[in-house]
This record gives sequence, C-alpha cells and structure tokens, in this order.
Amino acid sequence: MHAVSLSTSHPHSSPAIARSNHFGLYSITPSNKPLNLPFCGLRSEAQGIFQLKRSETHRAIVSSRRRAKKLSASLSNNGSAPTSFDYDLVIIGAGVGGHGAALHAVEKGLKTAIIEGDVIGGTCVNRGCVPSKALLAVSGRMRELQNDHHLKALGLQVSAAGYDRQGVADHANNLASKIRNNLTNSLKALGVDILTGVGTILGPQKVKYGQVGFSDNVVTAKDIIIATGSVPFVPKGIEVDGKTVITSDHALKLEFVPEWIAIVGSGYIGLEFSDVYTALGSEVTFIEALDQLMPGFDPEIGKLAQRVLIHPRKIDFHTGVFASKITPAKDGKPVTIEMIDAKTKEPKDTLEVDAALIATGRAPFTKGLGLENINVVTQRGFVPVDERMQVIDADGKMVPHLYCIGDANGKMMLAHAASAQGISVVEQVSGKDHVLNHLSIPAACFTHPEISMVGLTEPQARDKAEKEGFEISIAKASFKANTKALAENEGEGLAKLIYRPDNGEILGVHIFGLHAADLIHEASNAIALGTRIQDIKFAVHAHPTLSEILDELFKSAQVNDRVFSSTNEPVAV
Ligand SMILES: Cc1cc2nc3c(=O)[nH]c(=O)nc-3n(C[C@H](O)[C@H](O)[C@H](O)COP(=O)(O)OP(=O)(O)OC[C@H]3O[C@@H](n4cnc5c(N)ncnc54)[C@H](O)[C@@H]3O)c2cc1C
Ligand SMILES: NC(=O)c1ccc[n+]([C@@H]2O[C@H](COP(=O)([O-])OP(=O)(O)OC[C@H]3O[C@@H](n4cnc5c(N)ncnc54)[C@H](O)[C@@H]3O)[C@@H](O)[C@H]2O)c1
Repeated sequence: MHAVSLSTSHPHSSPAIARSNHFGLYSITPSNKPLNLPFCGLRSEAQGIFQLKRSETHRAIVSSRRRAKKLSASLSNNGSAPTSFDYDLVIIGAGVGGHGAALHAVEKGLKTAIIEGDVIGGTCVNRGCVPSKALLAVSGRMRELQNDHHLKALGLQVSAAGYDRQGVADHANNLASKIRNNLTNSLKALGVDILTGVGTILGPQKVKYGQVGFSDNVVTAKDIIIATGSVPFVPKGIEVDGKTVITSDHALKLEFVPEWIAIVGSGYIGLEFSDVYTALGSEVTFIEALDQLMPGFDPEIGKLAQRVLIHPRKIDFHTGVFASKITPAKDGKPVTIEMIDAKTKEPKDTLEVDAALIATGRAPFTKGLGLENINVVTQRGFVPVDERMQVIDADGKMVPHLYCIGDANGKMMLAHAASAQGISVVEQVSGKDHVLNHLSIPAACFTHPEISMVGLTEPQARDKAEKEGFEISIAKASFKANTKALAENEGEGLAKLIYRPDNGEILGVHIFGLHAADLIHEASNAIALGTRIQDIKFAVHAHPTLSEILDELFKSAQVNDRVFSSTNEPVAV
C-alpha cells in the first residue's frame, strides 16, 4: 500500500504532490514513503492519481496549520522524538550551505524551512567571498593600469590610475546586497519558509527559534541540518578594535587604506587582502607562524606564487613567528605587534604599524545551538560528523536525522563545499545514499594571478603513495607555451598534474596563472567522475584558449602503455 501525504501551503513541499497544473487543481501522486507530516490529515491509503479542488485544499491548509500550531504548543517533553512533523527538513543557518541545501530540498519536494538569526547569505555573501571578490576585481584592474611595462608591451598608454576609496567600498557593499536579495528571493519564490531568530536544538527532531529570551517558537522536522558557519578566529593576546586592528569582517568595508598594514596569517584571507591593499597603495608585512608563507599550498606552486605575488610587491614578511600581543593604535601611538618565536616562544621583534589584519583562520559558530540537549560534544567547536555529514554524539553514535554541513563541521571551509555537502545530505534524506568526494572539490585564491587546486599536494600524494605502495608521476605545463596567455602578455604561470602512471588516476592538479580559478574545473570534474588521463587526453579544446594548458598537461602525462578494462583496471591481453 502507498501512503499519500498532503501539504499544500508549499506547492513544492512533498514528493507526493505534483506542481499545480493548468486547471487550478493539485494532482497528488502516490509516494512509496510516508512523510509523517502533521499536515497529513488528508493522507489517503489508496493507490493511483488523486485530484483535489483548490477550495478543499485551502480548507486542508487552514486546518492543518491549526493542528501544527497546537502540536508545537503542546511539545513539552524535549527529550522524546515527535511522531509527526511540521516540516520534512529544517535548516539552521541561511548561509550558502543552508541555501544550497534548501534549494535542492525543494527540488526533491521536501517541505522546507530555514532558520536565520542574522541576515540571509551568511559569511560568503555578506562578509566573505562576495565582497572580497568585488575588492579583488578593483585591485586586478588597478594593478593592470599601474603596470607600465605590461601596458607598453600591449602598445597601450594610460595616464596615472587612481581610485575613490568610498566608491570601491560601495562596489563591494552593493554587490553583497544584490546577491543577498537574490538569495532571499530565490528562497521565497520556491516556497521555503524563512523563520527569523536564533535556532536551538531542543531534542531529537525539535528546534526552537526566535529572539533569544523573547519569543520561542518550536518546530519539528523529520530531518535537521545544522549550517551555522563560522566567525573570524582571533588568537589570545590580540585586541581587535575594529578600526586599526581588524578582521576580514571589518576589512571588507574598506573604511580606510592604511599606509602600512601587518597581515597576521598568510592563508587565503591574508593573500587576497595583500593583493587588494598593495594595489591600493599600502605596504604589507606578513606575520606567519609556520616556516614559510602560504603553507597550505603545494610547495612548488607556493614558491612560484611567492616569486610573483610577494617579492616584486611592497611586501615583506616574518615567518616562524606568532603575533603574541597586538595593541590597537591609541592616543597618537601606532598599532604595536609583539612577536615570539613559534617554536621556542622566545620574544622576537616588535613592530609598529598603522593597522593589523588578523587572518589566522576561522572558528566554528556552534555556541547556543543546544547540542548538549542531544548529547553532542563539539571538537574545538566543530560539530563532529561522519562522511555523510551525519552528526556523531559523545558516545561515538550517529544522531538520527541530524546533519551538519559547511564551516561548522570544519571539513573544508569553502562556500561551494558547504553547498555541496547540503545537496549531498538532501539526497540522503530523500532516500538516495550519497557520499561527497572532498578530494574532487576545487579551491582557489583570487590573487592576481590566481592560484587554484584540487586533490592532493605533491607531499600528500607522495605520502599516500608510500603508504599504499604505488608510484606517482608529475606532469607540468607552462603558461609561456600557451598562445592565449601570451596574447594577453600573461605568460607567468604553471599547471602541475600529480597522477598514478600505472592506471592514469588523477591525484591532484595545481595551477598558478591567469584565470586559474576557472581552469581548475576540468580537473575537478575529471576527479569527481573518475575520468582517467588515458581518456581525458583525447578531449578536444578550442584554440586559442587558456584551457589548452590543461590539454597540454594531460597529453604530456605518461600513463603506462597497458590495456585498461572499463573499470580502468589493467587487464591481461
Ligand atoms: C573574507 C572571506 C573570503 C572568502 N572567500 C571565499 C571564496 O572566494 N570562495 C569560497 O569558496 N569560500 C570563501 N570564503 C569561505 C566561505 O565564506 C565559507 O566557507 C562559507 O560562507 C561557509 O558557509 P556556511 O553556510 O557553512 O556558513 P555561513 O556562510 O557562515 O552561514 C552561517 C549562517 O548561519 C547563521 N547562524 C549561525 N548560528 C545560528 C543559529 N543558532 N540560528 C540561526 N542562524 C544561525 C549565521 O547568521 C549565518 O548567516 C571566504 C571567507 C571569508 C571570511
Ligand atoms: N578564495 C577562497 O576560497 C577563500 C578566501 C578567503 C577565505 N577562505 C576560507 O576562509 C578560511 C579562513 O581563511 P584564513 O586565511 O583566515 O585561514 P587559513 O587557515 O587559510 O590561514 C591562516 C594562516 O594563519 C597562520 N597563523 C595562525 N595563527 C597565527 C598566529 N598567531 N600568528 C601568525 N600566524 C598565524 C597559519 O599558519 C595559516 O598560514 C579558510 O579556511 C579558507 O578556506 C577561502
């Protein structure tokens, strides 16, 4: 027997309900899976296609909403799981992770609500990817207009380039507003309920939301996704005043362009802001705890990037040191930075600068989520999850119907990773098992030129090869040999492929050069789909394009001359 469930307040809400048809009727098709919604008063056990007039549907909505209200109000025992639900899916946090999950949930016919305690779009849209890329778009153009050598080579003459700080800041702010509106409108248009306030888990499948200490509304959901993201991490001893000692949250507003700024941390944020500040005329000093700059990147690519992005610019650096104490500028005194040796903890230098940007990583935002109500203990603030993003409790057991995606689980702090994890969870709660291959998720640093990567770095690949007993090979292609790059007078760049010569598996690809962030997707898609070098090397690329760099890379790889089966395992002939 098939159960049919109905919830018509959301036209896309249940897999059992087809879209509203031309005749103003809702057609209801049987589902194999009972949905257990509280709106299921009209649940029918019969099989076949059902049709219901709109007036009847309206009555059903009103009475089911009343029932839902009663149900929520009557929830007193937080520890026990409810047996019927207000929603199929409730997502806590409307950043890019939550948004991506909500959109996919609607596509899958799930009745979905998203709880947001601040503004829609989260870090990426309001304080991250979006405004930072607007600033980087300006820095890229400034850099080009200031590069006489480059312009002369193209036969161009431009009089001195300048900028209006407020105009640049407005560009970043306006872009964030535009994208935030787009995101909000897309949720509304698809019928996702936006519930305003801080979400707290009360018990299994139960969440309260509202202004803390004021209104508490309770909703129940068959499945819950935590997508509460992260905030800047500020190490002990550093005093952030938001004016002269700042995090990326403040820097993105571009309230001033300091003459000399120290950037603590040379990861993604540090590098991207060094690109912005130096293009706008600042001098930059990096303070990096590890022994080299850009420690997270493939070392060879990092070295080349350093030669282009650091050495020729007004940037100096201190590596192997911690910024142990930073005091904001006050009473005419500059910002003071005390540094200690990262290993010995002995005092090193003291710097006096106009401003300091703290770019030392991000901390998960999981406080107040009520994880203690479901026996979950965070690890350094991160919510522990398995490979399917299912939350793991303090006893190492999976918490049923609870998932955590995005920065809050710490697996990969990238916008598209958060969204991909959300989509993966929705696939699972819709009945299809799905495990996201994180090694196929690309990353990019949007400096000029850009750095991009997917999969393993060379040291990681060598380590894996040694443990698992296989060989690795490296292939490289230079931007200097690419017609399009040379036409743009942008020959500085390298693409690097790390692969298994025995079976053609792609282990990692790293690119430094013009539009590297766009170029990486051929490699990341190949890894995601399991495409091997012996196949992708026959793919055809338009000429003259930068994509021919990857063509060159795959063609220059030497995969052992053996016959491969359809599963790409070598077969005897
Ligand atoms: C300066 C900067 C630049 C970046 N650039 C890039 C880039 O170019 N590319 C890239 O891929 N990544 C970039 N990132 C990283 C990217 O922004 C994050 O990985 C991404 O935003 C994580 O998404 P999320 O949905 O997990 O969390 P978030 O975007 O942080 O969203 C979480 C949301 O949850 C809400 N929330 C938290 N707790 C609660 C609660 N209890 N109840 C209700 N709501 C709650 C928050 O208000 C927030 O809106 C950048 C980050 C920064 C800081
Ligand atoms: N283009 C992008 O995709 C992009 C851009 C910006 C941010 N992000 C994401 O945001 C997250 C945060 O970025 P981030 O640059 O802050 O972190 P990060 O982890 O990339 O780099 C932090 C750096 O700070 C150093 N550090 C830490 N503590 C220090 C101390 N006390 N003194 C000196 N150095 C110290 C670390 O060694 C590291 O090199 C990243 O995980 C990244 O994924 C992505």
